[in-house]
Amino acid sequence: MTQTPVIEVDRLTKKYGQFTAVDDVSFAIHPGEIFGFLGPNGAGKSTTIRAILDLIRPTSGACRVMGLDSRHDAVEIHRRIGFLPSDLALWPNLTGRQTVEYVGGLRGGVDWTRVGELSERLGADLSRKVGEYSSGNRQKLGIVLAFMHSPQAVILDEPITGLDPLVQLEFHTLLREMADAGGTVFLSSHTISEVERVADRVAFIRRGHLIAVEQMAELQDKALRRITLEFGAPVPERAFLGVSGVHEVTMDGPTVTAQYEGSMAPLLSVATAHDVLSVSSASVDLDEIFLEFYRDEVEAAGDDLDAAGGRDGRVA
Ligand SMILES: Nc1ncnc2c1ncn2[C@@H]1O[C@H](COP(=O)(O)OP(=O)(O)OP(=O)(O)O)[C@@H](O)[C@H]1O
Repeated sequence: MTQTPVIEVDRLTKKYGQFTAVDDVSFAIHPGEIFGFLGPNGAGKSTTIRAILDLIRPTSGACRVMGLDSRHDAVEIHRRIGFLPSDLALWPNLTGRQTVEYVGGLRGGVDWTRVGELSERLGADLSRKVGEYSSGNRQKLGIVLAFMHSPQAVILDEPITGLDPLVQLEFHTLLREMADAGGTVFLSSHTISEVERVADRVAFIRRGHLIAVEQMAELQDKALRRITLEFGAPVPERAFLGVSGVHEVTMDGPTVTAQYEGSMAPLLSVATAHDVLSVSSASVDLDEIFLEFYRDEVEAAGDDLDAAGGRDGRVA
């Protein structure tokens, strides 16, 4: 028996006048998954989320959440899920606690034990007025609001904005716990390192088009790795020509660096024919993986590769 997807986007298109913000996008997210939705600014991530939540009407296509139609069953969908928008609007004169009471009251009651547990884990101070909050504190309150009714699914739009690294870590632990318990996380982000850290599967969206949906583990398996070899003396460059899986060999005196994929054995058998002193290898970051996998698409789009996968771990 095939399981009903928790979130299903089916040939979604959203046009604003002549401009197509989301173009024929389809994907399905299953129970227990953390699904990363990665793309540059303006790619169409928030537009897709708004359609899933019936905050905008699609030009064509449909979205479903837990088998419910986004357009017809929006109230029930909002009751069942947790949502953290990228542009969280709060009431500046209410304290965090009053905000929780108000939003919880609309949903039907507040589980204060859960709220206390979430606030403590994130270090959220609910006693102060929201208008006095730092941006990180506002985000923490947004997370409490999204998780406080223990929903089966959460939709999170750029959730770690403004959070310090330790809080990010705790938040990602919370997501993993939720997925391990069978819950579902839809995580929209333009931060590659965040998606790499937590997602089980990742969809890459660019200019309204879904470019790829990949299992994170497979993506990392396919990743290129970088190797550095130190020799007792410089080695002729031709020694590494045509070695299976080896790319981008650079020589600096007796130091050779290269990228390789698959087994390291062919490279090592060449290296050991010379006076090799040390070998070190490291995985290439996900941003480089994306550049390798999507080089064709990015080049076809006429973009600068650095702009598509900046060193700061963001896609521009
Ligand atoms: N109401 C609107 N009217 C016209 N264009 C819009 C509207 N809302 C969004 N767009 C455009 O649609 C495109 C997709 O926007 P969207 O907010 O979905 O991007 P995003 O991937 O969430 O980006 P970001 O990471 O910057 O939030 C952008 O080019 C944006 O300018």
